[in-house]
Amino acid sequence: MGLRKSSMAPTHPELEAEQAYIDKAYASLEASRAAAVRLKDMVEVGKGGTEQARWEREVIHDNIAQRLQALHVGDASLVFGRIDLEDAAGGDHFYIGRVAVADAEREPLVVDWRAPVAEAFYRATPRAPLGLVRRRHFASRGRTLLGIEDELFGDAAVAAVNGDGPTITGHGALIAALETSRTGRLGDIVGTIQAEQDEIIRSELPGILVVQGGPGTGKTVVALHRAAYLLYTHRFPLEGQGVLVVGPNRLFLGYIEQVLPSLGEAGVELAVLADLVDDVRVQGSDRGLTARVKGDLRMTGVVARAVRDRERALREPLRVGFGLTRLVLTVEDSARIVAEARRRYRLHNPARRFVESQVYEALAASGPEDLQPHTVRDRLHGSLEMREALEWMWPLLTPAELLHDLFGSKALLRNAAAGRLPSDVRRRREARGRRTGEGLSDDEWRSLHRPRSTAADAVIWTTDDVPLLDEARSLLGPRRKGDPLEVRTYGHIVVDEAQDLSPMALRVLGRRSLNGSMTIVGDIAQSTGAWAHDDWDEVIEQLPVKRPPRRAELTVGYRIPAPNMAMAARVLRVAAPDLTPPRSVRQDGDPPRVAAVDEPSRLADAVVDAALQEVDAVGQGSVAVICPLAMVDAISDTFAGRGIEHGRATRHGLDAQITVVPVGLVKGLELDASVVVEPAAIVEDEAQGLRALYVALTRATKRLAVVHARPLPDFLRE
Ligand SMILES: Nc1ncnc2c1ncn2[C@@H]1O[C@H](COP(=O)(O)OP(=O)(O)OP(=O)(O)O)[C@@H](O)[C@H]1O
Repeated sequence: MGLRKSSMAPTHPELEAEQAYIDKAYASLEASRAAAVRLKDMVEVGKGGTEQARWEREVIHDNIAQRLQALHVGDASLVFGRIDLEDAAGGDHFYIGRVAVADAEREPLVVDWRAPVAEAFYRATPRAPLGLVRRRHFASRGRTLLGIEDELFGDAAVAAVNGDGPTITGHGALIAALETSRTGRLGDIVGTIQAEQDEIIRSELPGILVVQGGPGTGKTVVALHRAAYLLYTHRFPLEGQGVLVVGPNRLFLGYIEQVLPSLGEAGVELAVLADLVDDVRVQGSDRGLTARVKGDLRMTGVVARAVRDRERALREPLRVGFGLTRLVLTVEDSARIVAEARRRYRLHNPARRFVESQVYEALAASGPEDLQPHTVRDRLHGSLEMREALEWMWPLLTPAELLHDLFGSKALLRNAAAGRLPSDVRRRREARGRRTGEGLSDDEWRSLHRPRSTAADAVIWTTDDVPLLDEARSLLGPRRKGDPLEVRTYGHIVVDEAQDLSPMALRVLGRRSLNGSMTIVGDIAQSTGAWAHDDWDEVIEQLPVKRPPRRAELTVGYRIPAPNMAMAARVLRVAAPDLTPPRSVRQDGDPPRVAAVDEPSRLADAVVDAALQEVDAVGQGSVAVICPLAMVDAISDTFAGRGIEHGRATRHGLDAQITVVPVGLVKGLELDASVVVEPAAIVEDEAQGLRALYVALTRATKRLAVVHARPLPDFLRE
């Protein structure tokens, strides 16, 4: 492995002195908080004064509130280590902690973990000590220092290093952190960030950074710490531009939302894809061919064609009575107007005014010589025949209306299916030697057809529709005056579990990127669903690449003990043979338990038994029962029938001690123990079932049990 260990010394000679320092740091922190509270009281946000004065007070008030929030460390330890620099580097020492603290004389006592000096704390290795002579890790509970772990740098230390693997720093503190029971919420790792992680966290802001890493290598925590670091380092301009973190589902967002309170203060938005489109209700997702087609890049052509199909010349001339005469809009004139509107306008809706004015002009021209278009407009505007003609030629459309009409009509679908890729998409694909395959096949467009609801507003859309609604919005533009012309963009976007996003979904994110600065994290081996990617190139291709993307890999697994990882690795060998499983930091742990049930009708009971055993083993810890979607009800009912309290991930998040989670929702989550139910069914039922099983087997930090009634897949048998 090449992982270097050193143990935490509980009776370190400097324990008392360091405890005194920590106490002093806490006292200063409290003094700063008290000062901030006093200031807040003084700057009371009142009614008096000018508008300007009120506004200024509010700004100051907000700043103080932010500062107070930043100074709130709760139960977490304030200081987690110290670095001593060699004489040549100044000979100073710095304490590294959660927030910066200074004493009454403004002398710094603790340096914020994101500050440049703190980098050496995470990155120094015996081979590259970065000017350090010593690094010290503190193990503490709240304010109490329990132990100190020292690493010395210098010639002697270099000689002791062997192997090529990554060096683990602060091994004792790391293992202590990893062994803490999981609460159903991800915690921060500021005290024990490892060098390969730190490099990603502090990587420069511009451009796209893709992070590949196996389960439990810290992709999610690292991506979130990176967001916190970037906001600290580039507060201007990032705070103004905004930072967006996108996760796969709400369960996952709930799981990560408390990792770093500083992200909340800085206004980082956590979102699932559906949150990025307005005015629609989204629930559930599509499966099979429909899901595949909706995520396909060819849908750009289909949506573009669907919009064009709604821009039509009249089939018959329009004749309208006007006093004693009749005005006429010829078919040719209507065709000319539509062609001209298309030529002049990039977006559909804003062109409607142009079309209207041209129509009135043509009608006026067909009447007496002095007839003015505005006179015609004033008289005819709102009449049924004019409304019908304009609706036919150039209807104002919301994205929901466009897609509702499209999916509800085989004729419209068939037409739109012939849409070619838009030229920019085609060019990009050609440049990469990719297929620019044209329209959809009959089966493909038929898979999109569905019965119409009464009104577009009443439709409940699926997550797979979201990118199509967004695509439509990007072509239609604002429907009403005052609707924003462009979507909200962000100075940095973090995308977690990015390996599952379809090309169309990636376009949604690309559109929201202000300048192409993104952190994309995921694991190709865990890629499931209709758009499981086999390499990151396919993902990058859909993003706004302004400079060569950077790639990083996380190779050390922090979550999964080696014996459990060994079982998961057997699945990986068939699910993604080219990928190597992460190397577990934790070599200890019980081997996974496998329980076979002879009688399928006894399966749910056996699952409940296994879950209870796990609860016994993990004490206060959390247990997930991970099963195929179709078994959730039966298993949940069996728990209820036996009077055992449990939660269902879809309803209660991970708040209960035992939670029943369908395998499709478990990605990204972590618990102390998991019971994986019926691997053969998981493999069969899910798109990319092998990878889904790999995900299921890699959720537990401590214990893993497998319960099955059907034979285990070959690769899992001993
Ligand atoms: N340097 C570290 N110090 C302490 N804990 C760590 C460290 N790195 C990762 N962890 C812990 O390891 C666990 C796995 O991290 P995380 O969930 O971010 O992994 P992941 O790569 O996103 O996993 P998955 O692919 O399964 O989603 C978390 O509990 C995290 O806190």
